[in-house]
This record gives sequence, C-alpha cells and structure tokens, in this order.
Amino acid sequence: MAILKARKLDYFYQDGDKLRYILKNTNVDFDTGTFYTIVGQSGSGKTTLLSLLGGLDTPKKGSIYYNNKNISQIGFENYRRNDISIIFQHYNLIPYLTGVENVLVPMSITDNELPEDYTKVAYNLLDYIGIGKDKASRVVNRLSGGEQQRVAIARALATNVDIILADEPTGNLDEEMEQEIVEIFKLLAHEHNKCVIVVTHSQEIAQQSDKAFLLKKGVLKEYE
Ligand SMILES: Nc1ncnc2c1ncn2[C@@H]1O[C@H](COP(=O)(O)OP(=O)(O)OP(=O)(O)O)[C@@H](O)[C@H]1O
Repeated sequence: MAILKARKLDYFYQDGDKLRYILKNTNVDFDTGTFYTIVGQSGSGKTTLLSLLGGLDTPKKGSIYYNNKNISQIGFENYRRNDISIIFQHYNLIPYLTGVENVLVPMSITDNELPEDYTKVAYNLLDYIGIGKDKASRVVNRLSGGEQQRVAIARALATNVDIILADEPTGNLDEEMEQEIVEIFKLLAHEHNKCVIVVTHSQEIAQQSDKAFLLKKGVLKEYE
C-alpha cells in the first residue's frame, strides 16, 4: 500500500486573466523504502507539487492521502507536525540555536511518541548523520553549508516520520557534498524504510533515485 497518494490533483495560478496550470489531473503513489526524485524545468511547478504533498498548500481540486486518509481530514497542521518532514535548499535552521537545539525543536511540538531522553536521541541522530558532539553544540551559523544541511536532515528525522520531502536540498552545495547528502537519502530509504521525495535540477541525482518523475506542462510522468 502506498503511504502517500495524490489523486486527481489540479493546481493553477492566476496569470493576468488566464489560469496557468501547474498540475492537471495528477495521480501518483509513493511508497516507503524508496528514494524518489522529481525533475523538471525551472518554473514547471516542482516546488508547488512538493508544497501540496507537504500540506503547505491546498490543491484546487483533488486530494492527497497519507496512509489512505485524506490529509485535509488529518488536518494540515497535524499532518505537518506528525507525519512528514521537509528539508529546504537554504536549510531553514534557527540561526542563533545550536545544531542539537534545532533538532530538539520539532521533538518538542510533535504528538508522536518519542523516547524520554530527547537530548541524547538528538545528539545520536546528529552523530549518525555525521555531526559529532562538538559541532552539534555549535550555533548553526558557524557551521558550513554541508554541515547545516546535515543538521536539517537530523531535524527531519527527529520526529520519526515515514516521509521526508526535500526541495533542492543540495542546491547550495558543491558536488562532493551533494553526493554525500544523496548517500544519506539512499540510506534513509533503503536501510530505514523512509519514503524520500527530492525535488532537484540534477540529472545525476535523478539517475541515482529508485524512481524519477518529470513534471512538464502540468503532467507528471515517470522519467526514463
Ligand atoms: N504565489 C504564486 N502566484 C503566482 N504564480 C506563482 C506563485 N508561486 C509560484 N508561481 C509560479 O508558478 C510556477 C511554478 O513555480 P514553482 O516554484 O513551483 O516551480 P519550480 O519548478 O519549483 O521552479 P524552480 O525550479 O525554478 O524552483 C512558476 O512560473 C512561478 O512563477
């Protein structure tokens, strides 16, 4: 059973007196244990699609289902707090907090059951993603871009969700760092059974995913 499904999704923006369709009657399924990418030209609507899947925006028509439940019934806020995590190109960390404090933020607001020793779990997650205690205890704007993105990945894992969405997560990183982050996504999908969905411009990343989709003129297709 797909953990995340979109059915008959339509989305458009008003462009003068015309409607500009970003998605037309889109149906797509996402499973756990799989690393997906979504590619497409700039402006094709990749971020818009990810925003819909992440409950940050609502479709004009159609529905998104998490575990067969319409996310509007779950409630968008509940869905965002408990069921998914999002990783952004610009990390979106709280700059004056340390790495570990950033990871603790979603843990403090989720309804999901977490182990009692939050702080230890947060340090362990960071360590697993390659941020040792010393860097984890540093204010994040004193970390490199790659390190900040690792903190953002650890933060995404903190609430133990099944679905990780990422919007151009390596857009600010050099090639070597990009590959390291891609290896983490593979590990999360293949060893930790996460559903990882990454929007990217990069053909190299798309080639490494288990399934790539191309978004073009409102149509989402499997990308060969
Ligand atoms: N709030 C908005 N109002 C009107 N048009 C919008 C709005 N947000 C985005 N758009 C337009 O919708 C189209 C799709 O935008 P989106 O950001 O989803 O594309 P994208 O594929 O992620 O692009 P990029 O690869 O450049 O980030 C673009 O033409 C954009 O200008």
